[in-house]
Order: sequence, then structure tokens, then C-alpha cells
Amino acid sequence: MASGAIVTHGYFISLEGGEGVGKSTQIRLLAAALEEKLQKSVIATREPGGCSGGDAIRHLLLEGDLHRWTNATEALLFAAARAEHVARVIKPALKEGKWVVCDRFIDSSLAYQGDTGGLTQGDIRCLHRIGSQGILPDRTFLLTLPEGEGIRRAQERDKNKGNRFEQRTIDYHKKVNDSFLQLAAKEPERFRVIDASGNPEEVHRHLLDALDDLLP
Ligand SMILES: Nc1ncnc2c1ncn2[C@@H]1O[C@H](COP(=O)(O)OP(=O)(O)OP(=O)(O)O)[C@@H](O)[C@H]1O
Ligand SMILES: Cc1cn([C@H]2C[C@H](O)[C@@H](COP(=O)(O)O)O2)c(=O)[nH]c1=O
Repeated sequence: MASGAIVTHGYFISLEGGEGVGKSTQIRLLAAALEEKLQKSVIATREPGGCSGGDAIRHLLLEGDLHRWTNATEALLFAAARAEHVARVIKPALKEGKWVVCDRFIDSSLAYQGDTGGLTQGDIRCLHRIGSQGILPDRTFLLTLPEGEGIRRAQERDKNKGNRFEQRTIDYHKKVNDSFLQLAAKEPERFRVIDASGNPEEVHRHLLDALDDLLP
């Protein structure tokens, strides 16, 4: 590389957590704050979705009867949506030196279809290796709330007409939350657990503090 060349590389950040913990709200605040700090555009995206193929699969996954798909089919559909998203949006953006902030990624599959749905972590990671070359975020924020608070907020937001996942039992959501905490404990170098019970601005400040080491 020519001497004096300025290297600007982007980071891949994911936000995880159960239903209604404030991920979408925080993605918006974080992307705006990063654009201001970095003085360049930031890709704010979500899973499932983020590109036309991913959005088409999102409709299949979130709409319709509660028992529309088996857990294995769901795992395959999430992995397929992720493969499209990684190939068409995430990797190209990182290659261009952009930051990517993503609402949910592989850890959601590990928690929902893996630990809670019954597939092994190895099964989910295998699908991720095939579909998305096993790419992992540089930093993952796990947003946490007291038990039941997130789903209560989501139901209020959606007037009790939530997607196929929101309609599942309290016990299901508790297992998902426990799984996220276990995933974070196993990978402390990638995860930061963020208390999401303050107001949106307070939670946003916690996120920025926990990103300080990656910022220029
Ligand atoms: N810090 C907060 N305090 C109180 N309410 C909040 C806070 N952050 C977000 N909300 C509200 O809670 C609801 C859920 O927030 P949001 O949609 O950001 O969560 P989410 O994690 O993206 O949800 P989902 O997992 O269902 O996509 C929204 O109505 C939002 O306005
Ligand atoms: C990526 C991913 C998501 N899910 C579930 C979790 C949520 O209930 C929905 C997505 O809805 P949101 O309002 O956009 O959060 O899908 C999952 O089970 N597995 C996954 O990999």
C-alpha cells in the first residue's frame, strides 16, 4: 500500500434482544450519531430483510398462522434471508469502508431457532457457514429489560396484533431471553450487555459509551 494512504474501514455492529426491547429505536439513534461522528453515511438495516430477497422472506416468516412453518423450516428461511442480506448489502458496504448497524443477526437464530426451537448451536452455525461464510459482527449489543417488559411494549406498539413470534407464549420468550444472556456470557469480547430500561436517550448514551473503543 502506498505510504500515506488513509485506511478507513467500517465496522459491523448488531443489536440483539427479545421482542420490544428497543432495538429499532436504538438503531435509528445510533446510525444518526455515527453519521454525525464519522461524517459519512452509515447503513442501518435489519433482519430478516434489508434487501428485496430478504424482505420477501420476511413476509413468509412473520405473517400467517402461528404454526405455518416447522422450526427447521424457519431456521432455513432465516439463513436464506441472511445469505442474501450479507451478499448484497453487508459485505459490499463493509468493503467500501462503511459502518453497518443491523437490527438482529445470527444470534437471533441461535436464540430462537436454536436454544428455544430445539436445533443445536452447531446446526445453526452450519447454515450460517453455508449461507454467509460464518461472518460475525465486530460488536453485538444485547439490550435487556426486566422479564415481560419488552413483550408488553411490543404488544402495546402493535395493538396486540403482533407477528408470528410475538404471539408465542411467555415461557417461549423467557427461554429466548435466557439464551441471549448465555450467548453473551460465552463471547464477552464481542458482546456488550446493555440495560435498556432507561429512556431512549439514556440507552443511546450507554451504547455510544460501549462503542468508544471502535470509534476513531
Ligand atoms: N427506552 C424506551 N423506553 C420506553 N419505551 C421505549 C423505549 N425504546 C423504545 N420504546 C418503545 O417501545 C416499543 C418497542 O420499541 P422498538 O420497536 O424500538 O423495539 P424492538 O426491539 O425493535 O422491537 P421488535 O423486537 O418487536 O422489533 C415502541 O413502541 C417504542 O416506541
Ligand atoms: C433474525 C431473526 C429473527 N427472528 C424473529 C425475532 C422476531 O420475532 C422476528 C423479527 O421481527 P422484528 O420485529 O424485526 O424484531 O423474527 C428469529 O426468530 N430468528 C432470526 O434469525
